[in-house]
Amino acid sequence: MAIPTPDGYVPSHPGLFVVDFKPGEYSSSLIALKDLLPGAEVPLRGLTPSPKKYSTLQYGPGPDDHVELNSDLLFVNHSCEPNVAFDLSSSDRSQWNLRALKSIRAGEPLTFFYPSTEWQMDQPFECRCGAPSCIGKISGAVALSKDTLLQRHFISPWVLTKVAERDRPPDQHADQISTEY
Ligand SMILES: C[S@@+](CC[C@H](N)C(=O)[O-])C[C@H]1O[C@@H](n2cnc3c(N)ncnc32)[C@H](O)[C@@H]1O
Repeated sequence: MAIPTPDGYVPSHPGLFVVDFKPGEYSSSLIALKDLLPGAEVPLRGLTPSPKKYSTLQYGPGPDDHVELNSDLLFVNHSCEPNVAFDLSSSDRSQWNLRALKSIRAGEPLTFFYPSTEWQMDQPFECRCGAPSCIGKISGAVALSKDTLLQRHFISPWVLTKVAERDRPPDQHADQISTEY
């Protein structure tokens, strides 16, 4: 799907979300059009496999585990204090969803914590979310401590598994356990 632009814009989620197009590269955002309660879910439909890009979501640890959203959800910006999560953790893809992590009022921008799905991002950036707990550079979960990740309400389970592998002392790595006695 072509990236939506203001010309002839047709919302992918009419009545629910709208893109707030702003001039300047990567300056646009996605705005809620109605109040959402914590736990409200929006199913993710129309995803397609893709190489890793600034616009893709990662759903697993593999090099090919990336999908394009193909919708206005592409415009959900990052925040270090996010109000939604992209939950692509189910083995049943029909269960993949965007979920409200807190109450969201109509008119608020939707934000998610990018390292909750991205291990090593294609396009790192300096965060401008302005949250008190802002962590600055956003380059993926690979660069963050387990504690920093766990403060964000939702982190993909496979990300936490990779963090545990990364943080395991070298003498406990399975490939280094000797079978000789
Ligand atoms: C998937 S796009 C999100 C929509 C984007 N704002 C746009 O207009 O196309 C991701 C890009 O948006 C920008 N972005 C998202 N959240 C940001 C944040 N908190 N601070 C700075 N830039 C951000 C970065 O350039 C990032 O690579």
